[in-house]
Amino acid sequence: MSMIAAFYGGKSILITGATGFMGKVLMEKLFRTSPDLKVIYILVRTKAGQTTQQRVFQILNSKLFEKVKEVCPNVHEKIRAIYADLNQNDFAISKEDMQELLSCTNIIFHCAATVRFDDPLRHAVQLNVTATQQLLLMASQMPKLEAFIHISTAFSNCNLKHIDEVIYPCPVEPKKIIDSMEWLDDAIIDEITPKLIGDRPNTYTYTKALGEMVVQQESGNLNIAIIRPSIVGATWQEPFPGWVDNLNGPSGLIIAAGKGFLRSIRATPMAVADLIPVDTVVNLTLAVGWYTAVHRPKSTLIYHCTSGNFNPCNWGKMGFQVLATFEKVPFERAFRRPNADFTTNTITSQYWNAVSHRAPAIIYDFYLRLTGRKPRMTKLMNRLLRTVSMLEYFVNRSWEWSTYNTEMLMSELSPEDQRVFNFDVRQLNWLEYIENYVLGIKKYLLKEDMAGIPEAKQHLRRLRNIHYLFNTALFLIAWRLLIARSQMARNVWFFIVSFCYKFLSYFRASSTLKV
Ligand SMILES: CCCCCCCCCCCCCCCC(=O)SCCNC(=O)CCNC(=O)[C@H](O)C(C)(C)COP(=O)(O)OP(=O)(O)OC[C@H]1O[C@@H](n2cnc3c(N)ncnc32)[C@H](O)[C@@H]1OP(=O)(O)O
Ligand SMILES: NC(=O)C1=CN([C@@H]2O[C@H](COP(=O)(O)OP(=O)(O)OC[C@H]3O[C@@H](n4cnc5c(N)ncnc54)[C@H](OP(=O)(O)O)[C@@H]3O)[C@@H](O)[C@H]2O)C=CC1
Repeated sequence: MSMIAAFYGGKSILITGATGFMGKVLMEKLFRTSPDLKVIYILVRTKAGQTTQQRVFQILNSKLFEKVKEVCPNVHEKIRAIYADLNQNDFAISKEDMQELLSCTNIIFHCAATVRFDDPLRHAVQLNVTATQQLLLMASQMPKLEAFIHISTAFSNCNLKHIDEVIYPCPVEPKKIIDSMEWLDDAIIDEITPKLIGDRPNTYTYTKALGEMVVQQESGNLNIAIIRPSIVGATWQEPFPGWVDNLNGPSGLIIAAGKGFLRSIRATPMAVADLIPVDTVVNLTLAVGWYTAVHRPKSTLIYHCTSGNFNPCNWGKMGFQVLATFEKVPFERAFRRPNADFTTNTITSQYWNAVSHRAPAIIYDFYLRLTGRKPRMTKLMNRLLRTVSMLEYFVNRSWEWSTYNTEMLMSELSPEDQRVFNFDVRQLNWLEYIENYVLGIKKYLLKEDMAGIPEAKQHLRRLRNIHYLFNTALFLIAWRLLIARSQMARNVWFFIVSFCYKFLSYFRASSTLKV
C-alpha cells in the first residue's frame, strides 16, 4: 500500500494553476492514486469566453483524464472550481467560497504563475510575488492546513552557476518591490526593470526568485516546502508517455523545427539540456506534500527537480534524436525539410538567420503576393526568431543544482512509494523519452493523424526535390553572371566544357570499338 496515496485519502486539497500544464497532471495523478480524497478546490478564472465550469468540463473530458474516469467515476463531484483571479484583491473570491476554503483546506499546491519571459515587471510581480504573498496570508488563516507546497523554478537563481537548495536573497526586498509597483507608473517601471533584474535574463526568473523570498519571509508557523523544477517537458510514463499541451520550453521549438521553419539555432551542443518530465515533477511534488505534512521539517526545505546531475543529456543529443524522430514520423505540411544546425558563433547564427530563415520567408511571401494571397511568413518568422532569442540564454549554459533534499526524500520513501511516485530520473532513457515527446507533440498538440504519415513523407520528398532544383537554378544563374563578368571564370568554364567534351568523345569511341 502506498503511504503517500493513503495520506491524500479524505483530504481537501487546494490547487492554484490547475488549468495549466503542470496543474492538470497534478490533479490527474491525485485522482488516479487517491480516488478517496475528499475534494480538490481549484482556483480558476474565466478565459476565452469559457466559464470556470466549462473549463473544468473540458479538462475532465480530455484524453489526459481517461484513466481517472475508470478509477474515480465520480471525479466531477470531487472537483470544486472556485472563480478566482490572482491579479485581484483577495483573488476576487466570493465570501462564501473563501469561508469554505479557509475552514476546509488541508494541503495547498501553489502552481499558478506567469511563465512568460517578457511579461512587464508589474504583471510578473503581481502574479509571481504579490499573489504568493496573498495566498500565504490565506494559508495562515486555515486551521486545518498541513502543508503549503510552492512551485518555483530551478532558474530562479540562473545568474549563479552552482545552485544549492537554499533561498538566495535578491538585493531589493520583495516588499519594497511590491510597494513600488503601486505608485510607479509603467514607463518608469520599464526603465528600472533592467537594473532590478540585474544579471538574470528576464522578469520571469527574477520574480520567481522574489516569490521564494516572500515564501521564506511570510512562512510564519506554516509547514512549507519549495520545489524547483528545471525545463518541464512532456510526460515520461504517466498517465501515458508523451502528453503535452502547451508550447512552452522546447515544445514550441520542436514544432518550429519539425515544420521546417526553424533550421538552425545558437545553442551549445555540449551544454546540458536539463529537461524534466512533467509527471516526474508531479510525483516529487506529491511526495514532498506528504513528507512536509507528516514529518514537519523544522525549516522550509527546497527540492531541486532536475535531471542534469542524475542523468545528463545535452542539447546536441537532443537535437539529433528530435531529427531522427522526424524521419520516422514527420509533421504534416512542412514549410521546408527539418534540420537543426547548432552554432555557438553569433555571426554564423546571424548568417543562418538571414539565409535559412528570413530569405525563404521573404521568397514565400513574394509568392503569396504573386498568387493574390496575403503575405504572412515574414511576420511569423520574426516572431519565431524573437522567441528563439529569448530561449537562447538557456541553451548556451549549464548549471549544477545540488539535490541533497531530493535524494533524502527518495530514500525516505517505501519501495511501493518509490514505484508509484517515481521521481528517479536515473531510470529515464533519453532517446525513448525524446521520441515519445515528439510523437506526443504530433498527436496531442498538433492533433495530426498517424494515418497521414505516408503523405507527410511524400511531401518532404517533394520539398527535397524543390530544394535541389532551386539550388541548381541558383548555381547556374550565379555562374552565368560570373562568366559574363570575369575572364578567369570564362577560362575555367571553357576548360570544364572542353574536358567534358573530350571525355564524352573518348567514352563514345571506346564503346564503338568494343562493338
Ligand atoms: C531541433 C529542436 C531543438 C530544440 C531546442 C529546444 C530549446 C528549448 C529551450 C527551452 C528553455 C526554457 C527554459 C526555462 C524554463 C522555465 O522555468 S520557464 C517556463 C517555460 N516558459 C516558457 O517557455 C515561456 C516562453 N514563452 C514566452 O515567454 C512568450 O511566449 C514569448 C517567447 C515571449 C513570445 O511572446 P509573443 O510574441 O507575445 O507570443 P505569444 O503571445 O506568447 O504567442 C504568439 C503565438 O506564438 C505561439 N507561441 C508561443 N510560444 C511559442 C514557442 N515557444 N514556439 C513557437 N510558437 C510559440 C503561440 O501559440 C501564439 O500563436 P497564435 O495564438 O498567435 O496562433
Ligand atoms: N513549464 C515549465 O517549463 C516550468 C514551470 N515552472 C513552474 O511551474 C508552475 C506551473 O507552470 P506551468 O503549468 O508550466 O504554467 P502554465 O502557464 O501552463 O500554467 C499557469 C497557470 O497559472 C494560472 N494563472 C495565471 N494567471 C492567473 C490569474 N491571474 N488568476 C488565476 N490563475 C492564473 C493559469 O490559469 P489560466 O489557465 O487561466 O491561464 C494556469 O493555470 C509555475 O509556477 C512555473 O513557474 C517551473 C519550471 C519550469
